[in-house]
Amino acid sequence: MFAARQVSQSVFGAAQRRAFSATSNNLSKVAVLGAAGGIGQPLSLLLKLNPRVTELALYDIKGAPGVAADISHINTKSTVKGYDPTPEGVRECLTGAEIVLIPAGVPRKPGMTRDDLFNTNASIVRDLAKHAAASCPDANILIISNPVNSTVPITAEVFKAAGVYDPKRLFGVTTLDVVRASRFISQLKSTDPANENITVVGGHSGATIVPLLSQAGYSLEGAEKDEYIKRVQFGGDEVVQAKGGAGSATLSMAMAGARFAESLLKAAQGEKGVIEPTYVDSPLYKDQGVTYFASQVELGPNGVEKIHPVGKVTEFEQGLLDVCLKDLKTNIEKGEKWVKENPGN
Ligand SMILES: NC(=O)c1ccc[n+]([C@@H]2O[C@H](COP(=O)([O-])OP(=O)(O)OC[C@H]3O[C@@H](n4cnc5c(N)ncnc54)[C@H](O)[C@@H]3O)[C@@H](O)[C@H]2O)c1
Ligand SMILES: O=C(O)C[C@H](O)C(=O)O
Repeated sequence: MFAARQVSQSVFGAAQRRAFSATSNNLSKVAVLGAAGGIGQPLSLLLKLNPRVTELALYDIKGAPGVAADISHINTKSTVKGYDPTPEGVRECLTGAEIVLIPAGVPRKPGMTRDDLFNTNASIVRDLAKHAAASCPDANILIISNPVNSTVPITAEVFKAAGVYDPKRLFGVTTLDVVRASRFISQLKSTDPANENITVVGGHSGATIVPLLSQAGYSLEGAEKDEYIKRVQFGGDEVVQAKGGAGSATLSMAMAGARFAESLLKAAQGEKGVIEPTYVDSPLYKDQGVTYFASQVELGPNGVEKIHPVGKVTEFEQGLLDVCLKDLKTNIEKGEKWVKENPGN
C-alpha cells in the first residue's frame, strides 16, 4: 500500500517540505463547502495530503461526515471533521477558517453552458457566502461553483451587504484554465508540461477564457492556432461530453483548486513572489465597466498583494480580449442584478 507520507512526499517536493518546516507554527484551517461532491472529495483528499493544512473542515448538504471519516484515517497530521447540514454545522465548519473553497452546486450536462447553471447555483453560492460573511469574514473565499464569472460578483455583493467585503480576499478559481492551456501546448510542442505556464486572462467560460501564448514565446498559425484556442476555451465541454451526463471536470479541478489553495497558504506563511492567475475585483478594465477580471495576481499574507496588468499582447489576442470583455460585463451585471433582486433571508 502507498503510505500517506510517500504520497505527500511525491505531491509536495523536498523544497516545499523544508519551507513548510520553517513555518510549521502556522495553523491553517481550510474549509470545503460541497465536500462530498465530485470535486469536493478529491479536493479534500489533496488538502489532507498538504502539510500546510492543519485543520480540514468539510461541509455538504449530504455526506460530509462520511467523507471526513474516510479521509481522517490518512496518516498526515491535520485533523479532519465533517459537519452536519444544519445552520450550526456550517457555522462551526467556517469559524476560524483561513481559506474557504466552495465547489457546492450543480455541474453541467452535455448541451448546457455554464450560464445555464446560474438559476440553481446562484442561490447556493449566495447562501453559503452569507454564512461565510457571518462566521469567517476575514477568510480567503475561493469560488469554484459555476458560472464563476457571475458567482464571484454575487459573493462580493453578499459580503458588501454584510459590511465585511475585502476585495483582496475573494477569488474566482480559474487555475484549471492555466493547467489546461499549459498541458495542451506541451502536447503540441512535445515539451514537459511542468515547464509550461501559459498566462490565461479574462474569466471562466468560453470566449471569456483568453490564453496569451505570445507571452510564453509561442506563435501558432492557421488551423493549429484556432484549434488550440478552442480547446482551451472549451476544455470544460470536452470533459462534459466525455462524461456523457455524469458531470464535468472533477479530478483535474481538484488538482487546480488544491494548487491555488497551496499558493495562498505559501503566501500567507511568508513566501514572496507567489503568483497565480485568478478572477478578482480588478481595476484593469473598470473604465469599461468590467469590474472583475482574471490576470496574474501576486498573493501575500492579506490575499491579493498586486494585480498584474495583462501586458503585451498580439493583435489577434487583443481581438480575443475585446470579445471577452463584452461577455464578462454581461455575466458580472447578471450576478449583481440577481443578488440585489434576490437578497435571500
Ligand atoms: N471553476 C472551475 O474551474 C470549475 C471546474 C469544474 C467544475 N466547476 C463547478 O463546480 C461545481 C461543482 O461541481 P461537482 O462536479 O463537484 O458537482 P457535484 O454535484 O458532484 O458536487 C456538488 C456538491 O455540492 C453539494 N451541495 C449542493 N448544494 C449545497 C449547499 N447548499 N451547501 C453545501 N453543499 C451543497 C452537493 O451535495 C454535492 O455534494 C459545479 O458548479 C461545476 O460547474 C468549476
Ligand atoms: O466545464 C464545466 O462546466 C466545468 C468547469 O468549469 C471546467 O472548466 O471544466
